[in-house]
Amino acid sequence: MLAVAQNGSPFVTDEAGSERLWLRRVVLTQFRSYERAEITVDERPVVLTGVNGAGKTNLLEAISLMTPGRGLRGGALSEISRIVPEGTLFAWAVAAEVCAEEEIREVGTGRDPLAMGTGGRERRLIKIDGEVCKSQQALAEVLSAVWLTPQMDSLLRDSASGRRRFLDRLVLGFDPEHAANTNAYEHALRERARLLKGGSRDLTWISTLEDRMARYGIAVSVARREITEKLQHACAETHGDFPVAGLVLQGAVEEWLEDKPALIAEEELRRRLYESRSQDTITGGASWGPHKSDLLVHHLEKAMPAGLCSTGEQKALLLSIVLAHARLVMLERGASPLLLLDEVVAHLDEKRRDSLFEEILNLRCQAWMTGTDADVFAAMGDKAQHLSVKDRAVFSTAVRN
Ligand SMILES: Nc1ncnc2c1ncn2[C@@H]1O[C@H](COP(=O)(O)OP(=O)(O)OP(=O)(O)O)[C@@H](O)[C@H]1O
Repeated sequence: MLAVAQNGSPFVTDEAGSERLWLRRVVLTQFRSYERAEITVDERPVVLTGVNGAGKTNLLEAISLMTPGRGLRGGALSEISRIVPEGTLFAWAVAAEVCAEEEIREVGTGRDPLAMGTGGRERRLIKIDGEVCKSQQALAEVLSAVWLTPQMDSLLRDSASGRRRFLDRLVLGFDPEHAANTNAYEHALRERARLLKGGSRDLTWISTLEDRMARYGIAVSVARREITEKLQHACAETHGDFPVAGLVLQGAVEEWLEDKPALIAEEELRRRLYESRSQDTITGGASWGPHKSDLLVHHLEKAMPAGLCSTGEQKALLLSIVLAHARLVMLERGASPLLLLDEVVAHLDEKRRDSLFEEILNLRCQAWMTGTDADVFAAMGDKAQHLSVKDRAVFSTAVRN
């Protein structure tokens, strides 16, 4: 079991003052295309290559589920269970050994078999060091991971909700409580909307929900604002061949927080929610709150909104933000998060690809990268471990230099 350092961080510092957070072993059971797969790796970056449909993204998804939330595909728990011709018969599970220097923690998660097929709500079970955990927040205290997938290619030009989710994942790298705060806020928002829509006269309960929305909502905004500001500074220090991203969190709540203390902003949100009950009854949702905010991203050098940049430039901007975040987490918490980079290299020209590899090696982070062409990763040589995914199994491959 891992010793917790004095500052509350789960990371342990070695004599040289450097730290690493990495997975040593990952076991998948009845997980999407895998009946069972076991991967043992060391702390170096991991390259997974294989043909389309081999199961590379499934592996990254399994790792992403070791953190709070619904993983990098955001799918339902039931859809993850391996589909066999007879139907979906099994509960899926993922287990991993998480290392921070000499310390190892055992993390496991999966679909609760007792809640399967009962018509009730699907449940996810979480175990850390053999103990069942009640909330997903416990995962954030052990492991931090950030991902980029091909589905996120349009993140910078699509709706604000994807960018908020992306920002929330970045905040989690610093503040494990953020997951609980966003969940509590969204839960209160949904419940209030349901009561208003149903014409409920339970005004006390509606007020209680608005009070929760105000408290958790402001906590969410404060954390998002703080990390956006820090990230903005970290982005200015962008290394290598990546563009510098400009970041601004925009929304009414953020404007209040600009010149008001959090308690006053909380009061303001509570009042606005109360006053917008009639309107929210008609429109659904809530007219005010951090779910209305947006993370605006600019390509600073081109002075252009990211949404208007080319596909490759948008990808480079996202990578630049993710790498700045990893540098910041390393500085503040002592070790970089895991980076799960699904097919990101394919979009990069050779210079940017080399910059990415260099940055990953400098960060000493365990980046998990996928691709169909092993040669693209040859430049990493034996500084990375190269695995091939084939026939629903994972094999070591010879290092190509
Ligand atoms: N619940 C499930 N049960 C069984 N198989 C599944 C399930 N969900 C997805 N699959 C299958 O898993 C396979 C591997 O998918 P995955 O996305 O990991 O491939 P990949 O190696 O990343 O491919 P690509 O290079 O095309 O992105 C797909 O053929 C898909 O149909």
